[in-house]
Amino acid sequence: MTSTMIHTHALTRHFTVKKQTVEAVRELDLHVGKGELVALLGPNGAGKSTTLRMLTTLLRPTSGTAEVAGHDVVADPRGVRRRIGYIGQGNGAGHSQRARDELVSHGRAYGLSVAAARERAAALIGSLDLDSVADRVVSSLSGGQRRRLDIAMGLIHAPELLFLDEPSTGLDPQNRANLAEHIVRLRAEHGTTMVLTTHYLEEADQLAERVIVIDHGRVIADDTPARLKAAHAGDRISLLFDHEHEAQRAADRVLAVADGAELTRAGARVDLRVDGGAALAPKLLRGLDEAHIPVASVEVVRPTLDDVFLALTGRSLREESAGGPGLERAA
Ligand SMILES: Nc1ncnc2c1ncn2[C@@H]1O[C@H](COP(=O)(O)OP(=O)(O)OP(=O)(O)O)[C@@H](O)[C@H]1O
Repeated sequence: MTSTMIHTHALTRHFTVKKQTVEAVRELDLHVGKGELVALLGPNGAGKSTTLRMLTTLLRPTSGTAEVAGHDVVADPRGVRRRIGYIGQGNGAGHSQRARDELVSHGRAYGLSVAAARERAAALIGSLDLDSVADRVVSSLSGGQRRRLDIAMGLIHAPELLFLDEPSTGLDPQNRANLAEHIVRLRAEHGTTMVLTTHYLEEADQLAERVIVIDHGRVIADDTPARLKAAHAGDRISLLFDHEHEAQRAADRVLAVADGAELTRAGARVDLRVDGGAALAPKLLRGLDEAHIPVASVEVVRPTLDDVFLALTGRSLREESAGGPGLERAA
């Protein structure tokens, strides 16, 4: 029994669009262990969905290999499919059946007996909080309820490995938070290995123990959110003054206190990138007070995964995904 759930080597997928080659995924080496909850994070077009579609056997790799739940995606796609669940971007559930019946027929399609499918459906309806809507037709469910039904469908055959492609796209913040809770709970209760894609920074940060940052079809970082932030982005301290000349004087003083900090000044504002911002801020303020430089406001901001992406690529994920919900900075 291996503890590896996903192992890819140089996994690659090209598309040809109007005689041009699009390198959607380039030589991806991925290793996911049993029980991990991993987020693939990256801007639109980074190659997240293409990666997931190859891992779930929906798309054949151009080259490279991928073994998923012990089966090769090209040599044994049926073996892979039996052991995984996949929740795609679209809504998999039909519309005219009742939610519970939809789940039972889905279980039957995976070879469960009627009794087993009913039992499993009832358990999932309970754990995904769908009791009050289970006997309604699918088309009458809200977006959040539909998404939870999709997840129940993906779990009906108790897969060891669940793939979720943009699970919270189109959901409001409340529903997103509920869904995140369900994902974490399902994982805790069943030990299901989960791989999800997202371009919501907060979702990756809060949900995943491990974030794999993908850009232009390649992995550019792979670690826990905390370690990614510690390695690639420090805290930011912003000091605002009433006058530019105060900011100028403050900049010199600040550097004397915060040795090695990365400092930028724009007008009456001074920004610092430092480690341990919360501990440093009072020292800075004392130093400025001693020098009789009045501070109009001070702010200490912990780094986000966007700062990590910015440090790695020089671009912001927020700008690239602008317009999508859920990108607002947490208050
Ligand atoms: N069927 C296809 N035909 C041609 N090009 C494709 C196809 N599917 C994906 N691509 C291209 O491959 C690249 C990667 O797309 P992919 O959907 O994997 O990105 P993504 O990271 O999932 O983005 P998003 O966050 O928008 O879902 C993009 O340039 C996309 O246009």
